[in-house]
Parts: sequence; C-alpha cells; structure tokens
Amino acid sequence: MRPDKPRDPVAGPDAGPEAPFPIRLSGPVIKGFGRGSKDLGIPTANIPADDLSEKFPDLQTGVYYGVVALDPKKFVYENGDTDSDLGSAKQFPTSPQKENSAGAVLLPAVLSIGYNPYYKNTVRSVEIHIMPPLTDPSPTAVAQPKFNRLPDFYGTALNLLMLGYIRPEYDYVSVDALIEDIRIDCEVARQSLLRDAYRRYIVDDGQASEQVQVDREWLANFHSDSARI
Ligand SMILES: Cc1cc2nc3c(=O)[nH]c(=O)nc-3n(C[C@H](O)[C@H](O)[C@H](O)COP(=O)(O)O)c2cc1C
Ligand SMILES: Nc1ncnc2c1ncn2[C@@H]1O[C@H](COP(=O)(O)OP(=O)(O)O)[C@@H](O)[C@H]1O
Ligand SMILES: [Mg+2]
Repeated sequence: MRPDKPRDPVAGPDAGPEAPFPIRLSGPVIKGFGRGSKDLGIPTANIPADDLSEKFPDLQTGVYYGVVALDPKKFVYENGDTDSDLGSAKQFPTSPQKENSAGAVLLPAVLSIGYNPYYKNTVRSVEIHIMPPLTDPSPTAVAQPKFNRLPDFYGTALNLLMLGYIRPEYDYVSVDALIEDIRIDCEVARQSLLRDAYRRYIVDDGQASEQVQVDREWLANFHSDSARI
C-alpha cells in the first residue's frame, strides 16, 4: 500500500539525470487492457516490455519521468488548440505521409513499468502518459484534474528517454486513490522536467552538452524499420 506521507515535489538531482539515466526505450504503441482511459481517465501508451530484462536486467519496477517523441510520419502533433477535447494533434491513420519538416515534437511524459499491483497483472508492462508541453498550463495542478488526451496513435513508433525515477508502484484502497497518486506523479514529472538540466532535453537553450544533443537527436530520429508492430 502507498505510505501515508506527503510526496516530494521533484525527483532526482537538480544537476541533471544521474546513472543509470538517461535510459532509452523504443517500440510501437500496442494495445493494453483498455483500463487507462476507461477506468482511470488517464490514457497510457503501452510499448512492448519483452526485451526489457535482457537490455536492462537491473531496471526496477516503478514510476519514472522522461521525454517522448512519436514518429511524425504517422502522427503529427500540433500545439495550440487547447479547447479541443481531442487535444491538438492530427493523425494519419493509414498510409504514412511524407516526413514533417519540423520533425518529431518532444513532449514530457510520466510512466509506469511493472505489474500494476492495483490490477494484479501477471506480465510486466510499460505504460506512458504523454503530458502537454511544459509551456502550457498543467491540467493536473488542480484537485479535479483533466488528464491530457490526444487522438489515438496505436501502431505509431515511440521513442522514450527516461530521465528519472519517481517512486515504486503500489496497491491502493480505491481507484480514486490510484488516480490521485498518478495526478501527483504528473506534477512531480513536470516540476522535475522544468529544471534547466532536464528541460534542455526538450528545448534547446544553447547550453546542452554534446551528449544531451545526441540524446535529443536520438529521440527525434525514426528509422523506417521502427514502425513495425
Ligand atoms: C504515472 C503512472 C503511475 C502509475 N502507478 C501505478 C501504481 O502505483 N499502481 C498500479 O497498480 N498501477 C499504476 N499505474 C498503472 C495504471 O494502473 C495503468 O496505467 C492502467 O491500469 C492502464 O492500463 P492499460 O494501459 O493496460 O489500460 C500507473 C500508471 C502511470 C501512468
Ligand atoms: N496523453 C496520452 N498519453 C498516452 N496515450 C494517449 C494519450 N492520449 C491518447 N492516447 C491514446 O490512448 C491509448 C491508450 O489508452 P488506454 O486506455 O491506456 O488503452 P490501452 O489499454 O490499449 O493502452 C494510447 O495507445 C494512445 O493511442
Ligand atoms: Mg495504456
């Protein structure tokens, strides 16, 4: 069960990601159990977890934050239409389009890797909730949150750069208690990413190290074979 104590507002050192971070994960967005949107009102893009133990044998289950990019050949994110219930993205559901000249948009994300103890899953899953840009107001800063929702992008290739660990997964007394903790995770992820040494993984502030630039390029780069399901 979740310990009954106040949560820290940020996670990880202010100076920037500390080993083993950043960690790179990629994969096509696959179907989960359909609970994210239906039970929680919090959509999570699931990517395969099959090769996780082989690639990262020491990775602990839990909640993490990081940066996400979606393949712009399949899904174009368009910011600015904040009134729309569908969010502000345009999807190309059938044949891939010519690559958007702006490339992939980098967005903040919060995710869980594990067995969802509240639901007692028997297989490990990687579930990513994509948040609005850091320049937008946070929809989860309030007691009655509205979690970010985009048009569906199943089958789209996704790159994720994990930058920090937030907490272990817990079981909860109710679905509302689980939702409230995920709301706080969104705020912790956002406040953590707003720090200069993390924000520069999303926005170029002219002070990014060569390694940060390489990581940002990796995020936005989609090879033709990465869109398979
Ligand atoms: C940031 C975040 C934190 C989460 N923390 C927990 C947790 O502590 N315990 C838990 O059982 N599930 C946790 N979940 C997982 C949700 O239960 C899961 O996303 C939901 O069941 C949707 O699953 P689905 O994609 O298979 O539909 C978390 C999800 C996110 C995005
Ligand atoms: N902000 C978002 N973050 C992640 N996925 C989103 C978001 N908005 C819409 N989606 C879509 O919703 C799907 C996930 O919804 P969810 O209810 O968790 O279903 P599933 O159990 O199939 O993962 C994603 O695969 C994606 O297509
Ligand atoms: Mg999901």
